[in-house]
Formats: sequence, structure tokens, C-alpha cells
Amino acid sequence: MNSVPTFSQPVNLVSDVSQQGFRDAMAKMGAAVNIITTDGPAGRAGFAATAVCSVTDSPATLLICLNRTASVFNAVMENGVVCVNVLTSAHENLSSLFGGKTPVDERFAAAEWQEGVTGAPMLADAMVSFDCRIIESQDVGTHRVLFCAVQQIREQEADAALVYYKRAYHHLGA
Ligand SMILES: NC(=O)C1=CN([C@@H]2O[C@H](COP(=O)(O)OP(=O)(O)OC[C@H]3O[C@@H](n4cnc5c(N)ncnc54)[C@H](O)[C@@H]3O)[C@@H](O)[C@H]2O)C=CC1
Ligand SMILES: Cc1cc2nc3c(=O)[nH]c(=O)nc-3n(C[C@H](O)[C@H](O)[C@H](O)COP(=O)(O)O)c2cc1C
Repeated sequence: MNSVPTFSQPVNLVSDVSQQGFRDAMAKMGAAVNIITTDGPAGRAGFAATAVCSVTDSPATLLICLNRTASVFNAVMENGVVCVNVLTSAHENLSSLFGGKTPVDERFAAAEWQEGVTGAPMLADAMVSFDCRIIESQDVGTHRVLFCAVQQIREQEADAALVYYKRAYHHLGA
């Protein structure tokens, strides 16, 4: 079951750039690290993600690119809600847990969570959390692009952000 509308129009994927060439180039694009969580009828799940960006402020909307082979995929699509938890420098180990093959209960046991308005788990000490409802999605290659309407924002004070750059974690603003 899939509660989020998905546009099936194929996207032109022709490119002369190799997969490895693209990844090597993308490794030079530093990015904030996030833990994306969901909860609802399909259960709790979460994954680490750098492919997150702002779409528009009117109405407040984010996009997330989720690999369709990820273990969280069905839960995210069936629940139709996500919380984007932006990580601080204190969350390096947590990111590794949510980015690997770790069982879901072990991932969530490593931190404290609260419930946002959508029911998705909010990381208690995140830099900022965006609690969202998924309103549209589009498949592109291996990934599904999720368009997410922001329902609630919670911000907190933190010394430094967690950044992923050249295949390693860095602390920004420490
Ligand atoms: N957007 C994504 O799906 C990302 C997935 N990852 C996962 O973490 C693993 C380790 O990543 P790295 O240490 O950075 O080394 P890597 O060489 O596998 O990836 C380098 C960069 O390429 C991009 N990338 C990697 N896999 C991708 C994918 N399937 N689709 C689109 N972009 C992708 C990301 O920007 C990543 O930081 C990756 O192999 C992948 O499984 C990591 C970052 C982003
Ligand atoms: C730093 C980092 C960033 C990641 N960014 C993304 C991302 O933006 N989109 C995505 O689908 N997977 C991303 N991943 C991979 C997922 O977190 C996860 O490892 C992958 O979906 C496999 O998880 P599974 O074992 O639960 O299937 C990233 C992993 C790491 C370590």
C-alpha cells in the first residue's frame, strides 16, 4: 500500500557521466546530515540522509531523495509522514547507526525521541526538526523524490553542525 501520490511520468535519464564519476564529484559537495524518521500504521523506521533541500517557503516545503531499495522505504510511503532531524556534532555515531544495516530497534535505542504533530519521532537534541506530511513524490532512477509539507518546526541551540564532506564527517561551527 502506498498512501502518497506518485507521478509515473518517466524522467529522461540519459547521461554520459559514469556512476563512479558522479559519486566522486558529489563527494566534494559538503552537506548537512539528517536522520529522517517515520511512524504510523506501517511502524517506526529511520535512515540517515544528505539528499534533503528546501523547495519553497510558501508553503514551507522540503524535498528528500530516498533510495527505493532502502529498508525504510515501505514504512515511509505507507505512513506518509516524516520528521527531518538535522544533526549536530554530537550525533556522529547516531548517523552511522541510521546509515548502516543496523536493526530498527537498535537505531532508535541509541537516542531520546519525542513525538511530533504527525506522529513521526523527533530527535530530542536535534539542531532543528521539520515534522512533515508527504504530499507528492516522483521516481527518478533508483530514488523516489518526496515533496514534504512542513507541519511543525522545532529549533534548539547547538554548538556545531554535522557535515558530510569527502566521505567523512566534519564539525562546522565548533
Ligand atoms: N543520496 C543518497 O542516496 C546517498 C547515499 N549514501 C549511501 O552511503 C554510502 C557511502 O557514501 P559515501 O561514503 O559518501 O561514498 P560514495 O562514494 O558511495 O558516495 C559519494 C557521494 O555520492 C552521492 N551518492 C552516493 N550514493 C548515491 C546514490 N545511490 N544516489 C545518489 N547519490 C549518491 C552522495 O552525495 C555521496 O556522498 C553510499 O554508497 C550510499 O549507499 C550516501 C550519501 C547519499
Ligand atoms: C552520510 C549518509 C548519507 C546518506 N544519505 C542518503 C540519502 O540522502 N538518501 C538515501 O536514500 N540514503 C542515504 N543514505 C543511506 C541510508 O541512510 C541507508 O544506509 C540505506 O538506505 C540502507 O539502509 P538499510 O540498511 O536500512 O536498507 C545515507 C547514508 C549515509 C551514511
